[in-house]
Amino acid sequence: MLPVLNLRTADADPAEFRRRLLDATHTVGFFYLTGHGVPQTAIDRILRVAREFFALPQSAKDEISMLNSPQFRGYTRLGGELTNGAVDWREQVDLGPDLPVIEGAEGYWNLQGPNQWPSAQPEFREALYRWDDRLAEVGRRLLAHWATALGAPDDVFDAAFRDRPATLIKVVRYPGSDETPQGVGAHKDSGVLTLLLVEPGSAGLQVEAADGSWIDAPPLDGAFIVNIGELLEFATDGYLRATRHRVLAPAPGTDRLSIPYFFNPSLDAQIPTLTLPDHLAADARGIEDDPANPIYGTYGENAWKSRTRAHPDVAAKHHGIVPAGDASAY
Ligand SMILES: O=C(O)CCC(=O)C(=O)O
Ligand SMILES: [Fe+2]
Repeated sequence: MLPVLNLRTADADPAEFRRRLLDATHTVGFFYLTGHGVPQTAIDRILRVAREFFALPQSAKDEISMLNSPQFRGYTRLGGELTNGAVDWREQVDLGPDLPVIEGAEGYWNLQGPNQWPSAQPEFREALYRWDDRLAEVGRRLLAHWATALGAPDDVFDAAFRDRPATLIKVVRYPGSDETPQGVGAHKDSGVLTLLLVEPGSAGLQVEAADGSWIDAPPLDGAFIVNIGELLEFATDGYLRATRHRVLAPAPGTDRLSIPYFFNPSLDAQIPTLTLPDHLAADARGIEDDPANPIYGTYGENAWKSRTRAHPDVAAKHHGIVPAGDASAY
């Protein structure tokens, strides 16, 4: 079982919380977070709103198809996303900060723009904005603890998040299937940290252990599943581990609902590389050197890599590009 950390305990004993935080994210790279302050009523609401969205007629979902969006926002039908070049068996909505399109944008600046909102479900927009506010607060608190635990000032990451942070939220449903085992293929998340909400009873998430075996990570009621992304691996020269994970398609007759929240800095933010204290530096493994999945220190570069690979139809239609490699998701 993954470690369980209670954020409330950080008030009384921050040193112990930080010790456990470092340990969890140096070793397995994943943990359950309780005591995060997000009320159960908010969790229940966002899961209900997600369920109601997926229950809409296909035409109401396709109204906000990602194919309409050069910024990779909106709804992707079953089978419309790839990881490692293979189809992911999930439908999902991708959301980010609602900002104006940059005319004549190059590369990753094409990720800035508006969301698409379903006209059939006005509550979706309001509920997602509210969720963003609440989870950004949890993300900020965790990052300050990581910073201190890593021997840096507690605000070392703040500048990267100050101006237009490029948060990504996904609302995802994996229908049961006996045809394909890939709900989402094995990948590292491309940002800083991920707060994953999973509907109780939804199985399927697996986390890669250091020896290459896969550990089941079932949901824990009221807890977020937290993992770090490639940018924290980058910032710590591999002391913290962006762990590969995947979702197996649920059994026929069941489904899985999840809402991953990717707490990411501004597109052009260069994530600071920390000078670790000697005892931590001695255990830094370096940044994983995978020619199929280069890890960039600028969030936008990393995001552009993963968005164009996961949605080659959008990349081709709006940007005329063919992704260079097929590894990784986002
Ligand atoms: O749906 C899940 O539980 C995890 C999904 C995931 O890893 C991702 O979208 O990056
Ligand atoms: Fe992921």
